[in-house]
Amino acid sequence: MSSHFIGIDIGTGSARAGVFDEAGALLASAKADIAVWHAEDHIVEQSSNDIWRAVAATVREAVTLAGISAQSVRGIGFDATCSLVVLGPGGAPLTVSPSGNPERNIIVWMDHRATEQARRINETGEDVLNYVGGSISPEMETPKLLWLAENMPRTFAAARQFMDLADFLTWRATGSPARSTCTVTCKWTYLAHEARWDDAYFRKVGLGALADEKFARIGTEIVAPGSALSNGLTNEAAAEFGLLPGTPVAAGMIDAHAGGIGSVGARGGAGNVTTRMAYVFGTSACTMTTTEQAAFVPGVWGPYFSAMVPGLWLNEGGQSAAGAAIDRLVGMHPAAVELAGIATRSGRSLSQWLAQEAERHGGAARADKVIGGLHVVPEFLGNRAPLANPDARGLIAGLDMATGADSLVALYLAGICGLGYGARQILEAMRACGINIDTIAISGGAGQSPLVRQLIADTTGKLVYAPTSPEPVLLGSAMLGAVATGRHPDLPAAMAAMSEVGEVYSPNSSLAAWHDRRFAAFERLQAAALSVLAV
Ligand SMILES: Nc1ncnc2c1ncn2[C@@H]1O[C@H](COP(=O)(O)OP(=O)(O)O)[C@@H](O)[C@H]1O
Ligand SMILES: O=C(CO)[C@H](O)[C@H](O)COP(=O)(O)O
Repeated sequence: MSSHFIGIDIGTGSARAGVFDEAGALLASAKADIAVWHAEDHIVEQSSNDIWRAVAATVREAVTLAGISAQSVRGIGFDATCSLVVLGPGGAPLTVSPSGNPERNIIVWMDHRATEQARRINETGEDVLNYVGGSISPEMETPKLLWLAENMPRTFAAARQFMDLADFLTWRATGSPARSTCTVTCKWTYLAHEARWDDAYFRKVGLGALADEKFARIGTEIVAPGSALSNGLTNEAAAEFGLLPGTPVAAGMIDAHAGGIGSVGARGGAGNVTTRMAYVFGTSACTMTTTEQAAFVPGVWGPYFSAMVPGLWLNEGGQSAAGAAIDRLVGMHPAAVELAGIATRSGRSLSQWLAQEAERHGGAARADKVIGGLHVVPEFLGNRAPLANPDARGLIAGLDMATGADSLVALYLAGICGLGYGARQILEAMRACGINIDTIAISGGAGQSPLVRQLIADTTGKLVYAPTSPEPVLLGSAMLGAVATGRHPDLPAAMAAMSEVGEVYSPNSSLAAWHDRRFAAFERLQAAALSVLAV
């Protein structure tokens, strides 16, 4: 009987499941929306029960669509955004919400309520901060835990477990409380290269209670992504998924890291995991680079040991709002409502429709003609890297009186270019620290667009590889399942066997000088936006 692997991905807005064969070919996938609550003060919350329901529904649907038997599913992998899940007695959800709604027990990664806590933590100058790019982000979990301890002390005291979303999902699937090296190293300050939590850090920042308990509520069993957990699917989870109890389940990963696994080690093309940068372009953007020796790049998260490719160090940059920034940008335009209606009627989002319109105008090759003098610094949710400034804000320069569809296409293109220049700034910060990247392996929802791929090549001046898989993030998770079941001895073997380089996008040399000038303008505008923040 043939073998199949299921990858499950929880993004900011949806849960998705994909069924893959041993060669990494996608047989079927399914998607379900998940609830997100936004409130004042940069609060963004979700519900772990709601997400679990969506996961079960998508797995069932994907398996049905693939037309496979439950017996043929040999392994399951999970990836998720790095949101903080809080569980009370018996694993029941415990509210994290000033609203008091008991279902709202997840502080979503993009929630910036803990910006003040992050600032105070950074002032301590503790050694562990060297392993998060020199500066902790309010998107990470220890500032969020401190926010809970200070603002919702009853929740903090009553919580039995604080988990990254991917670890919550594997716990719910198997009953195993193990945490993945990926989640705790990247977001919780676990020092994987020394296999320990830093007691002094937790005491210094005001989270001594966690150290007193010997870290029992944030993870004492920490295992490599892809490790088989417990006895596989519990009876209850198996019934919910329509699969067999005992089906192997792998320790999971953060979603961006699954995208990295699903794209950066693809066979074919030039280079290898240390010369390719994964660019996961979805709601946010994540840049993932790996090195053999630890590289300390100011403002780029890490270095994290074994957090993505086993045995190698990871540096992670990106932008907090990427697809979300484009949605915000184009949504402000006078023609947005009318054109979004047209887009919806043709089964597309406004961004997808604008990408198609831009292609009709000549695509990336005519970006100079269409964009003209319009510039966008799309930092609506701060600068994740390399400035590591959560207070940074967006800026548009060069607006005129035009209100029609063409001016919205121009704004869209300028926004994507702005994200590309942000990626280029990260590449330059890494180059200054000795990390030389020659190729970008692209994935994520926005990374599926050929126009976006070409614009990323043009704005960064790098070759862009698109994997053959239509769903590299889901594939990365399925690879974890394939490793857990022993089908592949480790992740590098799974990457080589299950993924392949597809289309290659070369930078357009005739626009290189134009993009160089615009990149310089981007940096000037970014600095100007920062300089007026406090006025
Ligand atoms: N052609 C496109 N241009 C710009 N943004 C796009 C395009 N296609 C999709 N997106 C954006 O990508 C994001 C969804 O990416 P996806 O990877 O599916 O989600 P998530 O990051 O939440 O897992 C949305 O913000 C969507 O608007
Ligand atoms: O910080 C992260 C990765 O390290 C988040 O999980 C990620 O940025 C959110 O992902 P998405 O854009 O897919 O919703």
